[in-house]
Amino acid sequence: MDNKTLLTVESVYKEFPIKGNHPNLKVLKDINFSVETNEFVSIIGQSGAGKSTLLRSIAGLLTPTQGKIVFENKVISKPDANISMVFQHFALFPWLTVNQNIAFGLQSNRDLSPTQRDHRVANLVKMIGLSGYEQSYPRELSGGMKQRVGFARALATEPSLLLLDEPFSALDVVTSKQLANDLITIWLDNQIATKSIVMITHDIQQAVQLSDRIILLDTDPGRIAKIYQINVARQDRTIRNIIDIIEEITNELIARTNAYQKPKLI
Ligand SMILES: Nc1ncnc2c1ncn2[C@@H]1O[C@H](COP(=O)(O)OP(=O)(O)OP(=O)(O)O)[C@@H](O)[C@H]1O
Repeated sequence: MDNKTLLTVESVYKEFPIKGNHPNLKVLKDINFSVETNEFVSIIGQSGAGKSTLLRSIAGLLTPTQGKIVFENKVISKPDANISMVFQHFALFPWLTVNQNIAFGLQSNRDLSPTQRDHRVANLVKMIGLSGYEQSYPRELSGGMKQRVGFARALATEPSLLLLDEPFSALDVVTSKQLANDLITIWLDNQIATKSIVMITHDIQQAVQLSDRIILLDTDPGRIAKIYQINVARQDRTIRNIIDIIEEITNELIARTNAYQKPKLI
């Protein structure tokens, strides 16, 4: 496996201004980590820890107040064509069909002829399990199928980095598991160009089952508390085999959440 670094987050701080005469809201503090080629990294942490802010910064949708994010040896300053994002609530265009939604991001790609574009969309439809739904509209699809379109659309531009913002949390347990399995299979089989994946999730079991590493963020301001390397081979990650890791991470998260919520005495 090629272990070249694809992404580095270097001393990133993020503050948001608050209206009125208030100090800025400090959301991220001194975040440092890297993502290697062929790595799946999950980010967990309690609500408000700054996970989405971090992911949106990596996507080039937010600019760090301090520090920098380097992707494929370039500092991220705006959305990059080689980074795609999948959202929790699908974010599909309701007036476009499945095929049109998937093709949407390809319209500005002048290197692709219409035939090549149709071919790429058809391949994705097949790969992601949408065959037969090409001409359907989002309103005619189940949540799981809508998210399959979300994944196909994100993958259409052949991004080397895929960012997932709680992509399975709006789905039932079985659908979520099936979709996650399908994603991991096509990624590990190199059926897609995506080299690495960064996912935000609240589902610790799923994070342990899918990830190479899990970053636990502390809150107020969001900072890295711990990084867990998951050393069990992916094919062996039955619940029985990973229950101790799930328990360890869950307890750590609960302890940190309790500490954060304890009333301050002064
Ligand atoms: N554009 C913004 N302007 C001002 N404050 C913001 C902005 N975006 C996020 N915040 C604040 O930053 C903090 C972190 O938000 P963020 O959505 O990154 O957390 P999160 O860990 O993803 O939370 P959740 O798990 O609930 O989605 C919150 O207090 C939020 O209100």
